[in-house]
Amino acid sequence: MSSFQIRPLPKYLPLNLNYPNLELITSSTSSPPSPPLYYCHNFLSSLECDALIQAGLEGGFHPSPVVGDEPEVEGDVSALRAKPKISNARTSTTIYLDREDVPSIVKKVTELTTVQPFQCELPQVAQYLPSQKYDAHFDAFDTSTANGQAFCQNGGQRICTVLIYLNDVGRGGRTSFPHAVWREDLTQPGSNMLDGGSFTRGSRGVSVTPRKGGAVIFFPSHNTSDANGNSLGLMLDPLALHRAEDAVDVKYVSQVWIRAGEYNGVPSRRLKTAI
Ligand SMILES: O=C(O)CCC(=O)C(=O)O
Ligand SMILES: [Fe+2]
Repeated sequence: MSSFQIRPLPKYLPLNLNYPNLELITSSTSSPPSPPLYYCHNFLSSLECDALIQAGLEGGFHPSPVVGDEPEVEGDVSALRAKPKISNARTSTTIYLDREDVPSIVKKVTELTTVQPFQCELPQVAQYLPSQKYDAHFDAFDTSTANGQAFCQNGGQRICTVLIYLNDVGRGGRTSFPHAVWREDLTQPGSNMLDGGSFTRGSRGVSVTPRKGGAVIFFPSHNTSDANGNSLGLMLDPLALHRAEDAVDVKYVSQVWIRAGEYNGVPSRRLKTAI
């Protein structure tokens, strides 16, 4: 058994704000509030991106699962096994890597997010061929359902997503966050920090164009309290809703979902040489 204690979080998982090229891109003063979105320009090197794509292509991608929304079993949650499902809401294909096979990437993710490596789900590489997409979803589990509670049994709630773009995507495939509000004091595009990213902003809503090596970091759940200030724990944040728009050009991403506790998973492929 691990002796890892889940540390009490402030509202959101605190990031390492000194991490190079990390920038908050959403407003912290808007009303109604924006979910916080961070962007890290050049988070992975071009070589790391190419190696991840190559690992996926050599290993063979499989349909990407979703975490089911509906409770499948009423009653005893401990008897329930979390069952990822294939859904036409998510039509990309995915490969799951072992954390030990991508040490430099796990190191970057843990340095940026201040978590332990075992809190990271298995790093994925996902491929979107033309017209493939991931419809609007939250990443976090709805812990009011038996299914959501079952997913939390291995690793707890998802507290942060690090979504890394592995190639430049000219057309389609943007990641859009309909509730996000752009930070007014950032010029867009063009500030030094952001010149590797490309963003579209509406009065409400931010879309990120995939740029090779760039990463978007956001918080699918946060610590929540009731009206009396009593903690309700890590609840899915509805404002973190997002989707991958239909790909037009082929798109590759690597997602690392971060848990509140220790996650154990089985990779779909081991690499002969670590990336
Ligand atoms: O590919 C994207 O742009 C978004 C992917 C995503 O939201 C996810 O994998 O959870
Ligand atoms: Fe997502």
